[in-house]
Amino acid sequence: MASSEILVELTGVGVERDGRWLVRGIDLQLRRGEIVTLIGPNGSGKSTTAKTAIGIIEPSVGRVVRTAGLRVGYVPQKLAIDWTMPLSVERLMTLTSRHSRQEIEAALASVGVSHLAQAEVQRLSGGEFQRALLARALIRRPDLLVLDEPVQGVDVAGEAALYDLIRSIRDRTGCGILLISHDLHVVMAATDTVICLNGHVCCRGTPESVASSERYWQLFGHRSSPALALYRHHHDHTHGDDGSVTALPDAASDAPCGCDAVHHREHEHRDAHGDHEERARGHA
Ligand SMILES: Nc1ncnc2c1ncn2[C@@H]1O[C@H](COP(=O)(O)OP(=O)(O)OP(=O)(O)O)[C@@H](O)[C@H]1O
Repeated sequence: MASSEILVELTGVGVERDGRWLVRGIDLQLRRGEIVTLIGPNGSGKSTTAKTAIGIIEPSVGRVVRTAGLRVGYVPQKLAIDWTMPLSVERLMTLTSRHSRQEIEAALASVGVSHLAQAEVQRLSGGEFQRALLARALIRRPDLLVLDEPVQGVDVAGEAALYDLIRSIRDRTGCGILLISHDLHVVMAATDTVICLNGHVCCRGTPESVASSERYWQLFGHRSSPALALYRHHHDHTHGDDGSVTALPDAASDAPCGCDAVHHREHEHRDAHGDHEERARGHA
């Protein structure tokens, strides 16, 4: 991974609007073939950071460097579409750019919704809709795929299938993927690197190291109630092939933050050795 091309790099990025810093001090690198997930509570600056990374928003301070000729496939959180007009999936694919029938068919097939080409977008299930949006982003054959809340409106079983699909897109195409979520489930499913935001970077690292860091707990864990179950994951070591046990470093960095964020799941993870448990409990 370390030798892969850097697709986009943010250094000391801040975005100020109306005298308020939406995000500040953001450092982020995303490489080809890497999946980076931005997590954080509502309003913590995830979308702002992603939009700045792909050039939709100009930073007020700091530097954004994108590799020359970078092709971006972006699935925003909300689409500016007139939902009162009937719209087929096929037409959705060509709303903003022209594509041949073969390209459309290939893109829909790659996300498993070939059969929905003529379906009305308004009638799709949450999961089908997200797949159609993915196809629309993939048809551009992006180097970088940016997915803002890709499992919204999708049930738990559908979520797992979508994460698998996202990972397989990365494996198949080699693109880099920037995922945005306030749902920690995404983080454990398909991510190489997690960046935990709350206006600034609270902590970053592998899902395991972030989930075990104190700053992450401050953001997501301690304020949880039984009804809004909390996230628990305690990997403090790894197991080598020879059975050796190695302590994991604490990857937390940057300033701590305290906020009222709670999370809506409990995970317990049981690995091959039976000393961890993961189980999704409850779905908000
Ligand atoms: N153009 C803008 N002008 C002023 N404030 C803005 C603008 N865009 C976003 N904000 C504010 O910036 C903050 C961060 O917004 P952003 O959409 O990046 O958060 P987010 O982490 O993606 O949130 P969510 O999880 O709710 O989607 C919010 O308080 C939002 O209201």
